[in-house]
This record gives sequence, C-alpha cells and structure tokens, in this order.
Amino acid sequence: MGLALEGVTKAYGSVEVLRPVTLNVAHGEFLTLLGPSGSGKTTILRLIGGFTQPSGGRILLDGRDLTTVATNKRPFNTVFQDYALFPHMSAADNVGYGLMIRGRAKPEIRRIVGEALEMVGLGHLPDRYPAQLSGGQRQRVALARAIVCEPKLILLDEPLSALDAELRRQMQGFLKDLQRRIGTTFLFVTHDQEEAIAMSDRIVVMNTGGIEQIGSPKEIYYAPRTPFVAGFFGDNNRIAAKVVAGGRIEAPFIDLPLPPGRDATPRPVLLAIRPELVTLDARPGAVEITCVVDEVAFGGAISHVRLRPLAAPDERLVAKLTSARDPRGLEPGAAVTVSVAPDDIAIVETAP
Ligand SMILES: Nc1ncnc2c1ncn2[C@@H]1O[C@H](COP(=O)(O)OP(=O)(O)OP(=O)(O)O)[C@@H](O)[C@H]1O
Repeated sequence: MGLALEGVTKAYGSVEVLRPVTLNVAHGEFLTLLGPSGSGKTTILRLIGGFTQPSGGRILLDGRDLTTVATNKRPFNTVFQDYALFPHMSAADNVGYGLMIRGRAKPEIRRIVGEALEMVGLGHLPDRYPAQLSGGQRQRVALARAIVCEPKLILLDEPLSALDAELRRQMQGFLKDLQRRIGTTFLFVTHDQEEAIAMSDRIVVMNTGGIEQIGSPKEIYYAPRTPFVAGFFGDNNRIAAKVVAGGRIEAPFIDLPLPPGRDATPRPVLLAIRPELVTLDARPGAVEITCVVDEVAFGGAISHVRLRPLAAPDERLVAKLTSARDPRGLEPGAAVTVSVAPDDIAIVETAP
C-alpha cells in the first residue's frame, strides 16, 4: 500500500513526454526523481498532484484510484521551487491558510501553526512577512505550510534550487530530518545527484521521459543498470567489453569470469568502475592492471591519477587515491600495478 503509478503516460498532442511509468512509493518513504532537464520529473510530480491529467494509466493511493480526483481533493501538498507564499500574509497566516479554509477553529489553528513554525525553527518569527524573511526562512515557511494539514504525501519540486550552496546543504539536512520526524512520504524532484544521494531512501533516475533505474542511492551508485546511469552519477570509468563464449568477459585491459547467475549469451556490455575503487594495494582475487602513470592531479586528501594500461595504451583508467595510500611517489611515466576487486566492477547491459 502507498502511492502507485500504473503505466502512467503523458503526451502533448502527438508528442509523448512520458513513456509508461510504473512506480510504487511506500508510506514514509523519501523518494527522489532525478534526471537531466526535460527528462519528465516535473511532469510526474504534476500528474501525481493532479495539476495535469495523464494520457493513460492510473494513479492510486492505498488502492484508491485518484486519477480523475481534483487537485484539492487529493491528500497531498506541494512545495514549489519559488515557495508560492502569499506576500501580504505573515508567516503564521501563510502556514495557517490551509487550515482556515478547511474551517478549523481559530485557537486550534494558532496551536498547530505555532507547533509547525517551531518544527521548522521559525517559532520566533510568526509575524514576519515573506519579504522580511531570508530565502531559507521562506522555504521553511513553505514547508511548515505543507505539513500542517497532515497530507499523506508532500511533493517537492526542486525546493532548494533558489538557495546558495551553503544554505542548500543546511536545508538538505533539515528537510531529511523533518521528514524522519513527521514520517510523511516525500516525493522530491532534483537534478542534483549529490542531493539525491544524500537525502533519499530510493532514487528514480529519469532520462528522456522514461525511468532508467529505481534503487537505493548505493544501488544506483555502485550497480548502475544502464549506460546512462553509469555516466550520470559522478565519475565512473566506463569500458566497452564483451561477454564471450566460455563464460568470460573481455575488455581491452580486463579479462574476468562472468559472475554466477549472469546471462552467458555473447553480447557487448559496458564495465563501470568507480575511480575510488581502483587501489594501489595487491589484494587476493583482485583484477590486476599494470599501467603507466599519465597524469597526477593532487587534490589534498584525494588525488586523481590518470593511468594508461600497458595492455591497451590508448585507453585510460582513472583512480582516486587517498593521500593515506601515498600517491606522492607517483609521477607521470612511472609504472604501477593497480587492482580492482571483481565485485567492484559493475557489468552494465547496453541493449535495452
Ligand atoms: N505544457 C507542455 N506542452 C508541451 N510540452 C511540455 C509541456 N510541459 C512539459 N513539456 C515537455 O515535457 C518534457 C518533460 O518536461 P518536465 O518539465 O517534466 O521535465 P523536467 O525533468 O522536470 O525538467 P526540468 O529539470 O528542466 O524542470 C519536456 O520536453 C518539456 O518540454
């Protein structure tokens, strides 16, 4: 039970902007829709909120079909990128507005608003108008307003994008903490990978109107299922490879057995290796790659080292080495053997 999208599509005229989306969101989950601009994140949020109608499929909450239910009859609340506060109302009145139009008694409204403002750290500023508040404070008012009516689901459309980097980081922690305290399902839209990793229980990676992968931040990061996800999330060494007869994977400078349970049909695949999982120490069972150092970019705690595998000098392998592992001795031209644990090599299917 929870929110379910069943084969939801959206087209404008003859242009399909959302391919069939099937998605289940559990109660109390922090789910993030992540993808580049135009990938369909906001479209999904707007469909769930009822701001636009799907061209096909159904939207259900706890088994109840909401597909044709009006926006204001859905037990959801939305926090927009620009906060959409009423400028002529104080923070407290903004927060209490939804309760007022639901006909709740004034003393009750005052109590709930007071608690909500406390919860977002603005208990001392109930009388300020939006123009007298900072961007972060306005965002907190918008959040307090979203939580007072106790919605089953809060939809957040890039709510932090107007904030500067430092405030944004603070608000990420705040938002995650708030969500844990109130236990409400959050559906969060962002195009920022780090934000998605830091905040989400699960991430839905979108690309060109479809879902590429749904998984926990760790699954998405370490086990990308499509070439797009392997390239979208942080740095990754991506190496064209082939599954060949005899249950092996061959790449220009890597040859390893196909892990048990994988399809042995000969086909092209992509190998993805996180640069921080390439290490200088020899480990039993690890894939060893002898290289020549091409370039070292010292970065304090971590250095980026670009390597040229001896077996395939036109290829490159990037390693992120912590200074504790002493990249100080590495100089361009030096020979070095690096190792990667077979479990740290993601095998990504290239065919859909
Ligand atoms: N009213 C509309 N009419 C026609 N096309 C639309 C309309 N609204 C959105 N689109 C198209 O649908 C696609 C998905 O848009 P959407 O806003 O969902 O993307 P997004 O992933 O949220 O992007 P962004 O990060 O830029 O907000 C885009 O190609 C967009 O141009």
